[in-house]
Amino acid sequence: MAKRKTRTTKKRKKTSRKFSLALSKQQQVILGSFLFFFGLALMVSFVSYLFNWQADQSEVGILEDRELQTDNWLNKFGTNVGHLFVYRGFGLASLILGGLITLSGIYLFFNSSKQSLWKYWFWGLLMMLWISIFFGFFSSGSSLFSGVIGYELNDLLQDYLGLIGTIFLMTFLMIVYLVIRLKVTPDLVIGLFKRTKDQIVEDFESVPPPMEEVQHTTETTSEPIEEPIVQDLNTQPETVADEESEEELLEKITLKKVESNPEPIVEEAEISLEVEQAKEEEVVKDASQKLVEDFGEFDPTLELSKFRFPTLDLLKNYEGNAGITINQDELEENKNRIVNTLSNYKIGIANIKATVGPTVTLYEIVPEAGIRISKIKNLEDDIALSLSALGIRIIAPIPGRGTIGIEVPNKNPRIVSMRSVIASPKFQKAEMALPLALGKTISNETFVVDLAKMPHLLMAGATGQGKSVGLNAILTSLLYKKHPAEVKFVLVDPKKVELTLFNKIERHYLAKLPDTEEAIITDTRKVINTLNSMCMEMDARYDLLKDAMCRNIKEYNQKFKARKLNPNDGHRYLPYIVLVIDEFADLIMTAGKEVETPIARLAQLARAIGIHLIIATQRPSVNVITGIIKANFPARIAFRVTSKIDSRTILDGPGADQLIGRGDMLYTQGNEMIRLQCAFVDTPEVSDITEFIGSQKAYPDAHLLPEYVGEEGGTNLDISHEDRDALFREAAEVLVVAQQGSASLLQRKLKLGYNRAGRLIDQLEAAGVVGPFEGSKARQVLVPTLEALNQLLDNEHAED
Ligand SMILES: Nc1ncnc2c1ncn2[C@@H]1O[C@H](COP(=O)(O)OP(=O)(O)OP(=O)(O)O)[C@@H](O)[C@H]1O
Repeated sequence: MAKRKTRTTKKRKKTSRKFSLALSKQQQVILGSFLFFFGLALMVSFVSYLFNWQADQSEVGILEDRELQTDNWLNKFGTNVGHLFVYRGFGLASLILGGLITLSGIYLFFNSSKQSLWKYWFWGLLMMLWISIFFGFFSSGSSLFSGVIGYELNDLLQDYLGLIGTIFLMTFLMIVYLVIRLKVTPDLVIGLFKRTKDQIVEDFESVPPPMEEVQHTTETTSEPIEEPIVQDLNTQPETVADEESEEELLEKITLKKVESNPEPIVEEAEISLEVEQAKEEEVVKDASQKLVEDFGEFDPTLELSKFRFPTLDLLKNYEGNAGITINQDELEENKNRIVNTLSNYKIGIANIKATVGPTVTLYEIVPEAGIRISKIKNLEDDIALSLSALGIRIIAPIPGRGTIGIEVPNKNPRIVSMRSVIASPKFQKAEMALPLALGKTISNETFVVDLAKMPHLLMAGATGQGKSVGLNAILTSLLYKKHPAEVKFVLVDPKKVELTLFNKIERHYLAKLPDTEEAIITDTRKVINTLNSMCMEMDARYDLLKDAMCRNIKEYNQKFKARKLNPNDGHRYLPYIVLVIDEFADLIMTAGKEVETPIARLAQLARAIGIHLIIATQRPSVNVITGIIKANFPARIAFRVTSKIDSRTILDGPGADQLIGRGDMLYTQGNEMIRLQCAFVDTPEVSDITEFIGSQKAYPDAHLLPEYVGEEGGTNLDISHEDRDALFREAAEVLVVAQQGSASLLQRKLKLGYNRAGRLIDQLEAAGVVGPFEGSKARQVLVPTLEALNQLLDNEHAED
């Protein structure tokens, strides 16, 4: 049933889309107005023809005589179309045709749903036929009411069905029309009769009483309302006599009202008031239902309905991907070494089992009874030595399995291609808000998680260990699964090179601040503005949710799709927003609290309204990943890091320092730690995917975030000399000597805070000592030597 409904909705959408695609907006307006007036002209002609047809009969068909005037209000046009449609056509029912054409004009003009228009046409034409045949039934020759067609059709019917058969058929058709179109059912008819009966009784009640009784009636109404009802409920209607006294009559009427109401206990005498309330409720309920019936559910993807998701063949199939090649000798050798090493330390093994993954093999051992687990754990380095392999990790015990795991890297690690994870049924069938195909587990299962549930992700790893590839894998997963209307990315890339490829999909998937050229943010100041703007978006979304009485974005969007929220009240379909920050350490170093505060706010509050953060950093030190950030990022991915301390910072435990790099990673979402091999997606593949998407029809602009007007700390080029910092000259000298225009250098050398150093840099830029901001790189120093600097500053004074 539900399926059928969605199918019809889809079909409906298709037809209406086809219609509006065929005509441009202007064409629709012009054609709409033409049809409107043409339909009106027809109707005027037909009405006038009905009055003047006899007088104009001789003028029919004479078009070449310009002098000739007919009595029709639309002159020769009216006479001729009247003759054609009314006389020769459908008679009086031709007016319906004029009405339908006028209506089509109105629909086209206002670009309303074409679906209901088709319905009007279908039923209108049937009605026209029926009416003309109906009139044909009463006319003895061709008449003005039935038209020739109506008369002839009626004649034809009677030839085959006879008079009675024709009456039966016509009545049957009328019933079909009433039932389907007007939804008239026997219950409705009975209800209507009942209501009419009640109405008569009510009218009877409201008839002004004779003069001598007025006094009496006022007395009755001034009595408490409840009283007659209490009496009524005990009164038997049969006891009412023919000659009723006024009081008895009142009793009877009230009793009837109580009976006609389904509610057994009625507190008030005014029943019509209750009926009105019920009606009002129906209207509210119907409004959204009717909208859904007419237009179907709101479809956010409609604007880019032809959008095609990237195809699988854009991704490469890396060699050796066909299946895992298990090297039996290697397995045996490793097993023997593990057993020997352990037996050297007098640890007996009851059982050993190997699971071969893409990069590492997990040997699960069950030690003999009485062996302490910590003893095996302490042998990590010895086992690594005996296996002469890096990256041995001992998991003792494996949670939920009761065994001890030893992960040993394979000699020939296999690349997990993005293609294989995207093509996996697990990802394809994932019904998640933001599915991420991260890679494969040690047992070769595709690992898919929902970013919306994380709800924010922290990634860390030393340089060259696969962070950028990981970010690309995450973004690629979303591109393969989510329509541009459903998700938007805000990309921050201080390195300027990692995410540039995504520029191609700016108008499909990216979000940016108004009045900015590039959607991918590389400038620290812009990052601060964007983060604050996202906080504003978050607040605005919370207001919308509150207004709609929804707890999260999912409920809200469902309500919006069901057309229960009015766009005129500011409601809109809310896409998920994924904020990706590469090189977070760099940001924190340059902007500190200014970045940390909005990020912490977003991380704490944004989960319910569909804003999710992915933060990647090379340096997972505590001053970068502060306590407040860590607390709000329960999901973490660690690629290989260089020290145990770094591993602790990111994972709250060791392990990341024992990984083997090249996409080998640990994923945790609070408790369990899962070792994964990150899916590999190369730059050319990302380029192909973004090219594929970018070449399709896009939105007019990137998704715009709210405008944020921050305190302009950027390049304020007209800073007057008096306003310069006391340390201005000293700062200039430091930069000229070092030939490096960086704020952090000033911070260190002059022992300043970030803000003051930033202000100094701005002043130095205004004075022409350093060049403009260049992202993560230090600014260029424009003055080569100290002498040149002195000259420059002295010249300034001379000018003053
Ligand atoms: N999942 C993977 N599978 C196979 N090889 C990988 C994988 N991830 C990364 N590599 C290899 O490691 C190299 C470096 O990866 P990547 O550029 O992602 O490092 P990174 O951590 O981003 O470094 P940086 O922080 O300096 O940008 C890649 O060029 C690739 O050869």
